Amino acid sequence: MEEEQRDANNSWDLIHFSLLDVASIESRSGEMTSSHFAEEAPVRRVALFGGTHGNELSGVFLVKHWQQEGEPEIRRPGLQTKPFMANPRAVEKCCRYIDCDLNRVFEKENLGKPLAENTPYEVQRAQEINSIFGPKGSRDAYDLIFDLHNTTANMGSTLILESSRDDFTIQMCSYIKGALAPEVCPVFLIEHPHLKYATTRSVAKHPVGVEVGPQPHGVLRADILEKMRKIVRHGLDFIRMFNAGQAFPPCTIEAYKIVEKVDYPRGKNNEITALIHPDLQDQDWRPLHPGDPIFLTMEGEAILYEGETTVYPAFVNEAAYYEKQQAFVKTVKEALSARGIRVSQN
Ligand SMILES: CC(=O)N[C@@H](CC(=O)O)C(=O)O
Ligand SMILES: [Zn+2]
Repeated sequence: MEEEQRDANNSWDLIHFSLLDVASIESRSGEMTSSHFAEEAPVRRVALFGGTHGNELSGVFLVKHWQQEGEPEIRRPGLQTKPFMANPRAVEKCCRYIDCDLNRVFEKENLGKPLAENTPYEVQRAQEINSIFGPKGSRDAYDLIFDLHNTTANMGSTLILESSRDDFTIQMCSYIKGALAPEVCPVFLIEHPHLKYATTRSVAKHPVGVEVGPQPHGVLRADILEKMRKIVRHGLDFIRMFNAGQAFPPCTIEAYKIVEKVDYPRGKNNEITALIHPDLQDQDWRPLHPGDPIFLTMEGEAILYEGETTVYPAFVNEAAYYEKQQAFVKTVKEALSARGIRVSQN
């Protein structure tokens, strides 16, 4: 099955090769140099966030490990790498959050709000994080944040991007995907006019989410932790090579872009009246066709997907999303192209 999916990915890349040509021709007239590489500032300050959600234990465990002095695994020449526990109070209690979801409160408005007695703990913490790693949107902000998450869904190693126009992170994802092959590493794009949320990592110039599953919250699995660890190591390698002057030619990757959140069927008192259908369970990133079953009622009746186009579900049966009234998200495949990049010399 994985073999098939890879072949499909390859032919898909070929189809979109013409797109890539167009991108590099267009960019000749822009700010590109004569050899078509956009020059970008070096990426010197990188943070590794764990425990943004206190019960997602791979990131919590890795950050604790890396915080031991002089950890060579995350050290790279010319790079300052800071492991950081984003929500220590939630980590202590092994829960997602104390008052509200930290990974939803990084709107500029929250970050500038005067603190009051009833300010939620996570909003206070967001302001601290913003002052250490931001300010969000400013020149002083950290260059890049890897934010480490786990999901109960069968999403494998997933990278989460917030912008389709960030050449550096698209190039990095392309590198990580190549380094992990033949294992697949889907890229999930949360860019959307109203479904995008204000993440912890968004204080950095280049925000990168790392989402690995399936793993129950509050549980550590060695296989899942190892997948997360590999992504971080390859990501840091990419940054080191970029800073050292390596040029990366234009690239196009396949991404899954969020298009809609789907809630469970609910009754009069808002209670859930159907479960994720067994045919959909664990099928993240697999095509969901019109007419396929998505839910199963207690009477054994299947509820079908009534859309008109094929979509690719993700976060199927994510435990943390029951309270967000979300059974899964629908995504569509999209080509993400980046210009060639190399580090600016001055
Ligand atoms: C299961 C989970 O926590 N997922 C993350 C996804 C992300 O970091 O964008 C969240 O909802 O914040
Ligand atoms: Zn999380």
